Amino acid sequence: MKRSRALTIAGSDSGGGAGIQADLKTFTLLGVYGTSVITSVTAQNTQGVFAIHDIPTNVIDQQIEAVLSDIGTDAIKIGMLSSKEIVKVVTEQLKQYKDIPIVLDPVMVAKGGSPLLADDAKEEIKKELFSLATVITPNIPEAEVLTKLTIKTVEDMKKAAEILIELGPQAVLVKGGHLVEEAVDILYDGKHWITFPGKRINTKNTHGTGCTYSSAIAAELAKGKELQKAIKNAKEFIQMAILGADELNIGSGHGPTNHWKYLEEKGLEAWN
Ligand SMILES: Nc1ncnc2c1ncn2[C@@H]1O[C@H](COP(=O)(O)OP(=O)(O)OP(=O)(O)O)[C@@H](O)[C@H]1O
Ligand SMILES: Cc1ncc(COP(=O)(O)O)c(N)n1
Repeated sequence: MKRSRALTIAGSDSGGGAGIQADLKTFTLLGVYGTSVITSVTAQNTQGVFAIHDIPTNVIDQQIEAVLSDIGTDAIKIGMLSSKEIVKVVTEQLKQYKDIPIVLDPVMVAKGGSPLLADDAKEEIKKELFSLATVITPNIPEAEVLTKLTIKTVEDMKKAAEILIELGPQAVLVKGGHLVEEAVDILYDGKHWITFPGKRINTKNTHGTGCTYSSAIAAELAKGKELQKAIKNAKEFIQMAILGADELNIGSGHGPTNHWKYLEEKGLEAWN
């Protein structure tokens, strides 16, 4: 059976819950052939981040070249880009592939509070990379840094989306995982507002939710779904993964979500 392809450009999480590892699991469980470009290697587990080693930019460049010149891809997910130099090399490469949908997760800080992105890289991402994205997926703290707003309500999330759309992405998805009540996400394309509601699940095991969600959106886009439908399916995927997280019970800190849950519930329909 022919499979759609998705590429993740992100950091490695040795604990397997976030980053490249979460992305490849998500691609596989959604029936998509995954490739990867590793930007940084982190020594990480459910308790925190203990070391970060950035991959030399020429090696990042060659990984992108190796994947796209031979295998190709139907969608790209971008996660951790820790330095300005890494943002530059990724931007330069992706400028050549304007027809491929790009989901850009502007990862800034790990669950435990460790920074994953240098300050000058934030400006570079805003200035150079946002305009290449089909959709950007900031969480509330990221949207606050990017817009300098304080975000406490859905109305505040909408104000942030209005500012972020001006930076050039085709759409902005502000994720409400950090809201107090509902885990609602808001999509804005400059004209239309779409709300993706989600019940808040009470668990400490949410390591990698943002990575898993953005790679699920990329997988669904790779299969040819429209953005709205891709997000709807990805939201269902992440909700189930969070719901099943306590069953996995990995590590003693913030454990990973349960990537298998969606396939378990949906059967092979998950691959369509
Ligand atoms: N406790 C929860 N219950 C239900 N849904 C949640 C919960 N936490 C996050 N989500 C959902 O998970 C998705 C990822 O959102 P979140 O805001 O957690 O991203 P993130 O903070 O970037 O993740 P990460 O911290 O892993 O990088 C969103 O759809 C969000 O609404
Ligand atoms: C390599 C890498 N990329 C992204 C995250 C963010 O995920 P989380 O906020 O759940 O820790 C992470 N921890 N590690």
